[in-house]
Amino acid sequence: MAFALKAASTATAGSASLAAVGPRRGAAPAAGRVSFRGAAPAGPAVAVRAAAAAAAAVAQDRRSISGKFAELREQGKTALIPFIVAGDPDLATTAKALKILDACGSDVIELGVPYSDPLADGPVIQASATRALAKGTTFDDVISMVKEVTPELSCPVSLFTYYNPILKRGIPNFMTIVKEAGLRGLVVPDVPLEETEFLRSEAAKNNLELVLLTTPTTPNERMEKITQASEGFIYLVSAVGVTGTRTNVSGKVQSLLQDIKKVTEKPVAVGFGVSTAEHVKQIAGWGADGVIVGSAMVRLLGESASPEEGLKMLEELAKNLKSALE
Ligand SMILES: O=P(O)(O)OC[C@@H](O)[C@@H](O)c1c[nH]c2ccccc12
Repeated sequence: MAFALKAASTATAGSASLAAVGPRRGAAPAAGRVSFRGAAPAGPAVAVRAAAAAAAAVAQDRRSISGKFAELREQGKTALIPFIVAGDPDLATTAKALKILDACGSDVIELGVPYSDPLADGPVIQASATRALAKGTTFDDVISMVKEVTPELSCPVSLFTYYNPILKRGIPNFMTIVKEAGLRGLVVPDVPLEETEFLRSEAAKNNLELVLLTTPTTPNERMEKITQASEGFIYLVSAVGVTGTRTNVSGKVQSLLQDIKKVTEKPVAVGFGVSTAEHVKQIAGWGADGVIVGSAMVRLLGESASPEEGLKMLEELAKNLKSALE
């Protein structure tokens, strides 16, 4: 059964929720999962201050994700943030897709690491990850490709991965690898808020911004904690459930944006179900700082008759959505 995206805060012992589905402290490792005994003990105040200083330095860097949002805010523009899965249909095509999306004016790109257990993904992205893995795409292959491509891009790229691949490599080591590949951010949809402190401080040491997600059913108190902890931008998930294009964007997004903007100045980008020029115009009109488009892009790339056809369709969609945000 596709994993339903639920409010992070309603997770209770035994219930799975997107942002709390990561291993609980002391939880026995589920088959294939690396058990995680909880974040490192809270560092001394000086470590917290150092992480905050590092995060502030990143925000000043115009090539960072926050730097990009600062630039767009000055221009009164909304960010276009495509998501694609690395290795589908193949890594060479992913490299070309990154360059095309950058050239079409994408402001940030989310690059997904194909994963065998994509709990929060709908059928399009699940099928894409399956194809990429069937081709033998490994995390190391993705990193090697990214290292080649990022120097040629003008927009920052954020790696999108589930939590287990990070735990398998060890958080500090993982962050070093990601930084050395020229990536600027990280989105980890299934890391529980309670385990993000160590992740965030290690990310900050590597000039990486850790983006957190809030959902339509996340109570205000928890949403406020998520907005305080999130860096780069805040990912507002527009709909409960899994990723996948929807006919309409929920009108609730407008009030959710207002609620978030009451408690933070940080940029908010909306994702889930977004696929048309009308959708992005509507979301931008509600005051979002960015729109994230995944499944619609992934489907074009992975399900077209050939990689060349997929790249052509991807370019058309990206240009269409970008012009809708101009
Ligand atoms: O596919 P959609 O409906 O356009 O939604 C964006 C989504 O693909 C991307 O941000 C994403 C891919 N996998 C995820 C898992 C959880 C949250 C978000 C995601």
